[in-house]
Amino acid sequence: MESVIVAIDGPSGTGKSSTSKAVAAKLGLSYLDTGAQYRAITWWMITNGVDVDDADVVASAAGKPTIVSGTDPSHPTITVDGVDASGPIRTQEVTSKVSAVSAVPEVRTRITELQRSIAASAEHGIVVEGRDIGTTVLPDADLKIFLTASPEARAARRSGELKGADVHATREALIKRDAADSSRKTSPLAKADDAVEVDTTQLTLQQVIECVVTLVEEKRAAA
Ligand SMILES: Nc1ncnc2c1ncn2[C@@H]1O[C@H](COP(=O)(O)OP(=O)(O)OP(=O)(O)O)[C@@H](O)[C@H]1O
Ligand SMILES: Nc1ccn([C@H]2C[C@H](O)[C@@H](COP(=O)(O)O)O2)c(=O)n1
Repeated sequence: MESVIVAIDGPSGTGKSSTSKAVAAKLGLSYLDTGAQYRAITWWMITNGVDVDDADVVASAAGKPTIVSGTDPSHPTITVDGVDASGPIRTQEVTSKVSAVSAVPEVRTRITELQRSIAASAEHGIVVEGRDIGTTVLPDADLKIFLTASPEARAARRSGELKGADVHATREALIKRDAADSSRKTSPLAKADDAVEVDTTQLTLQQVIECVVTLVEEKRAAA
């Protein structure tokens, strides 16, 4: 198999970004963080005064920003209208509003087209991570992985990252965002029927990376 397309989906904090970047770097593949794209369009809506709870207004603005993703796994980038958005998209305000914006069908259509065109132009293949990659964006991906972990493990990981944030509040926020992402009508967070589920609760990040690398190598060997 010359080029390989790997879809990695799962709830928040299961290790999708860390795993996807490391696997892509190790195998010489491109890397795409689709959550960053939904965050970028949400940041644009906020900075342009769009009421993110008004789905009609969000829908009519969905085509306006130009979002560009850099796919080098050792230096992923994201710009909105030429401005580096990698910092602003990680704020608490964006995190709290991204589920509402990403539930709007016009937003999903726009971002899905962008994701498919990036995947199609990745010369050596790509690891694409998100919530609906295996089910909707790239249903013909060569390998689909669905990462899971207990809410407690995910909250502990995130609190560590946020330097002492309250674990209970972090857990509640994760659960709330997952519920919104799983219950939206258009391409909700879901495991594809043909995805391999990997529960990372008891695994180190290194073990998860090795597991996914092995699965990719097995696919390549069988092709
Ligand atoms: N198996 C693991 N064991 C311990 N910590 C982990 C593991 N996997 C990831 N982490 C850590 O958990 C945190 C969240 O990981 P990461 O950002 O990769 O998750 P994610 O699924 O991409 O989250 P989100 O969907 O919210 O962007 C990071 O600090 C990462 O280093
Ligand atoms: N394929 C995707 C990726 C992400 N989203 C939405 C839902 C998430 O809550 C949000 C932020 O993603 P994160 O940066 O936490 O991975 O973006 C989606 O709907 N579909």
